Order: sequence, then structure tokens, then C-alpha cells
Amino acid sequence: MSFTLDYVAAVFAGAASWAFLHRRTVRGDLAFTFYLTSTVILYLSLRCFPGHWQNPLCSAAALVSVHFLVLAAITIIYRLSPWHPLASYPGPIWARISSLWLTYISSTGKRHLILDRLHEEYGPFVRIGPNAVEINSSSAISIYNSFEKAESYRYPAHDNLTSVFLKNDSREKHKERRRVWGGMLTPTGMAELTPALERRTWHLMRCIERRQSAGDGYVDLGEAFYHFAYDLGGDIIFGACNKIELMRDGDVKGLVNTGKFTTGMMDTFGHSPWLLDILWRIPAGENMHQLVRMADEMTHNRVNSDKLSASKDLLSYLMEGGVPMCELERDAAVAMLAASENTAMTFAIALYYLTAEPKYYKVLQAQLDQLFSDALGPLSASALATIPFLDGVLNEALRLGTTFFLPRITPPEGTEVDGKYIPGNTVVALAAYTQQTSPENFFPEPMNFRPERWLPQGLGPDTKTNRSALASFSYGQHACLGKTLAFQQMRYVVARLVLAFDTEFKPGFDPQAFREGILGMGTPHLEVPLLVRFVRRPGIHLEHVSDVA
Ligand code: HEM
Repeated sequence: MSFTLDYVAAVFAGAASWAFLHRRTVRGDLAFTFYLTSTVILYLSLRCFPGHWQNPLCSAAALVSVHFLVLAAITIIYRLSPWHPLASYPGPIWARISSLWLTYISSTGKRHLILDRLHEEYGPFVRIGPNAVEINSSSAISIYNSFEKAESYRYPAHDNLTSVFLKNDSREKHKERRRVWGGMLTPTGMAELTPALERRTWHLMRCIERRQSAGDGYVDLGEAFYHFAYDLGGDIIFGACNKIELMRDGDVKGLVNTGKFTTGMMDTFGHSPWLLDILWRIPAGENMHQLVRMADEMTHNRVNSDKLSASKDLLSYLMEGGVPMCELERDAAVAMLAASENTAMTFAIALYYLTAEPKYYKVLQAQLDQLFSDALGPLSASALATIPFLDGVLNEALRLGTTFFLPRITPPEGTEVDGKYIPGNTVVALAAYTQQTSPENFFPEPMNFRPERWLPQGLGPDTKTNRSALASFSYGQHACLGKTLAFQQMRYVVARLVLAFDTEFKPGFDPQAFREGILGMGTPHLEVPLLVRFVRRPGIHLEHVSDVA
């Protein structure tokens, strides 16, 4: 009799736990520890009644499992029920049941394509998680003005340190941190970074040639751009103390893969934050810790060094702004990723499209030749900013290459988008990729690379170019702080390369497969290596250019 009662008690405890937890965020690592500890405590308790329980260990595990299964079953029933606040939103059943569905589709890198198809099937509002809605409407841009970031941006250590990119509980602290970062991104701050950009771009040109001659005549351009962007990012963040020299030494410590792994993990498992909490504490999450350790070490070197550059680096601004050491380390790690990955991949995607469509390469080359008579002479940022076609190339690379998913959380009172009420504490996101490729925003040929669509005359009288639908730098209070710097870098590097070289793909390279292999993993990831040959244009001599730091 008491045997049955114990199971009945476990069922009631599961139901009571649901009533207590269903409006709360549960930390995965704590939940895991709870179940483990409960099993041990139960086992020890059952052993005190010898004879009553045949096998105390199995019985303890069974009671805890009953608690968990009841909790899970009620959770699922509630999520599928008409009483759930998002019951009226259509979406696939698996999405309604568990956030693991969104986690799974994110892990494929094709989340943007899967969600795009769901909008075709279900309309502009799709329930993509038990508590998440994606909106395919330009009105949804308004959610970025004031809503906070979703839990997926929470640093899994849960240490409540303030950091510029991650989820902060204090809006004021985040605002203040943006202000401190902003010092580097003023015109004066950016001018101080220009010598590093110029020097690193010369290294890049020599690095490309060196790797071509050391191999089969072609370079893995995605890899070369990653190495360039990390080297330059290191200069920007750590100044003269920067030890990152991937173009010269290769990526011995696996920095690029560590960075890609970290952004990929956050972008995938962030949708099930409880799972990220667990992964953070087990060996599978080791690469994330490795990035943190690298950033910590470089930050310590920088803070304790007396070998400082004449110009300021990011850490100068943060130290002057009174940012404490533990938060300097966190922001340095964020900056290493923010300053490198997206920029590197946008270079790669821009060069891919220019090589795939040589007529655009020629147009850009002609315009640059006209403005800069000496292909190896100075390229001022102000002159480069006057070439709309160059910006058209970059905007198209961003439009087709960045497929971000940027979740926010609605305030407790909820919100309205296009007249539809969305309940409070719902995760909401703009369908960025669908908007960026929608004929309502970009017409004609929304799926094709057409830089002219960004010029005043566009692609003819029916052209539609809805600039605000380009979500590549996000919007509002968490929008990219480095957008102007990124454009300055992208214009400079693309212009230098196009002025000095012609390009061609390696024979057998499949442009279509490359394009289909641009994955969305927080930043673009390239499934297919971009294999290209750079051929010097007549009159270009680079022998005098230094190719080492
Ligand atoms: C093509 C290059 C780049 C792209 C496409 C890009 C894109 C983005 C996006 C989409 C966000 C917002 C994420 C969100 O709302 O969830 C963001 C945030 C941020 N980016 Fe960039 N970024 C680029 C380059 C850079 C560079 C070069 C830097 C600076 C060195 C930078 C610094 C930042 C920072 C600090 C944030 C966090 C802002 C905040 O949360 O308040 N980014 N970036």
C-alpha cells in the first residue's frame, strides 16, 4: 500500500513542480543537479527501510523518473492546449512541444530556409517554439527599439557581469558600456585604427600570394580572410600587445575554429538555454572555455604591459571608462568574435559574388581605377565612401549572406505587431532572411546579387530597395556598434584587392554548391571552401611590400 502511495506522491510532486515552475526560467545545470541529488537522497532514505524495497537504487531512480515524466507530460499537454497564451499562433507541432526543435534546426545551419518555408505555409506569424514567435513583416523591426535580448544571449556562467553583447539585467549598465565602447568608434577613434588596417591589408595581399605559390596555385579565401580579420581584430583590441599572427604563423592554436564553435553553440543551444547551461559545465563545451582563456590571457598581458602603442586600442577606452578586470576579459572575448567573424565572412561572400559575376568585378575595377590612378597608392576612407557601387556590392553580400536570427523578449504587458497581440514574456524575432529576400522589399531578382539595386536608378523603374529591411547590423538599442568601422574595413580591403588583382575560381569549383553551403550559425559559416586564384594586374609590383608583422 505504502509502495503505491510513494508513486502517487511522486506524481503529485511532479504536478506541483509544474505549477511552480511553468512561468519561471529554470537553469539546466541546477535542474540536473537537483535530479541527481534527489536520486541519491532518496536512495539513502529507502535503504533505511530494509525489506520494504527490493532494490533501493532502482526504486529511487524510478520515483525520480516518475516525477520528471509527470512534469514533462503536463508541460507538453499545456503547450499544446488551447490555454497556452500562444495557442492561436500556427506552427509545427514539434515547435509547440519543445524548444529542442528550434535548437535542432539551428544546428543544421539552414534555420533561415526552414523558417522561410514555414512562413510560406503558415503566414507572417509562426510559432517556432513553445514560447517563441517569428514575424515576417517589416513592422516587426519595431521590436528592436526597446525590447530586451532573449535568454539565448545569457552568458552560461550566470555570473551577472556586464558585457556589451550579452544579455544584461541592467539596461543602464548596458547603455553605459555602449558609451564606453563608442569612444573607439568615433571618427577620431577610427582614424587611429587606420594604420593597422592598411598594414594588415598589405600582409593579406602577400599572404594570399604566398599561400597560392606554396599550394596548387589557389588560396582558401575564407580561411585567409578569417586569419586577416583575427590579426586585425587583435591589433584593434590589444594594440601593440597583440600576439595574434595567423596570416604569418597559421592558426596553430585553432583560434578560428574555437571562435566559430563558440558563436555556433550560442546560436544553436541558446534557444534551449537550460541545455547550454549543462554543456557549459561538461567537456563538450570545452572550446567555449578555450576562447575565454585566450581572451583572459591576452587581456592580462595588455593590462600589465608597458609596451603600449601610440594610438589607442579598445582596451584603452574600456580601462579609461573604469571597466573592472573581469568585465574587461569578457568584453575582450566578445570583441574578438564581433570584430572578426562577420567581417571576414562578408569579405569572402563579396569576393565570391564578384568572381562568380565578372561583369560586376569589371565595373567595380573601372570605377576604382578612375578614382585612384595609382593602384597601390593611398586609399582614403572618405574617397572610398563616395563609390555607391562599392557599397552596393557590400550590401548585396550582406543581404544574401547574413541570415541572422535576433531574438528579443516582449515586456510583461505584451505588444502589438500589425494589429496582432503578442503576450508578455514571449520570445519574438524578425524573419530577417525572409525579409532580405522578399520581392516586397527587393525587386526584381530578390535572390540574385545585383549591386545596382542600391544605386539611385536601381534596376529599372519597378525597382524596390527597402533599405531598412536589411537586418545585417540589427536595429535599436542593441544594434551593431561596429557598423561604420566594418564598412570602412570592407571598403578598404575589397578596393585594395580589386585594384591589384583579377580573380578566378579553381577549376571544378561549384559556385552553386558554395552558395548553398553558406550556413547561418550566428555568423555565416562556409561549408564549401572558397578556392580562388588572385592574378596580379599589369604594373602591380608587391615585392617591396612587407608580408610580416
Ligand atoms: C560585417 C560586419 C559585421 C556585421 C554583419 C555585424 C553584425 C552585428 C549584429 C547583427 C549585431 C547585433 C546582434 C543582435 O542584435 O543580437 C552586432 C552587435 C555588435 N557588433 Fe557587430 N557586426 C559586424 C562587425 C562588427 C565590428 C567590426 C565590430 C567592432 C569592433 C562590431 C561590434 C559589435 C558590438 C560591440 C555589438 C554588440 C552591441 C550591443 O549589444 O549593444 N561588429 N553586430
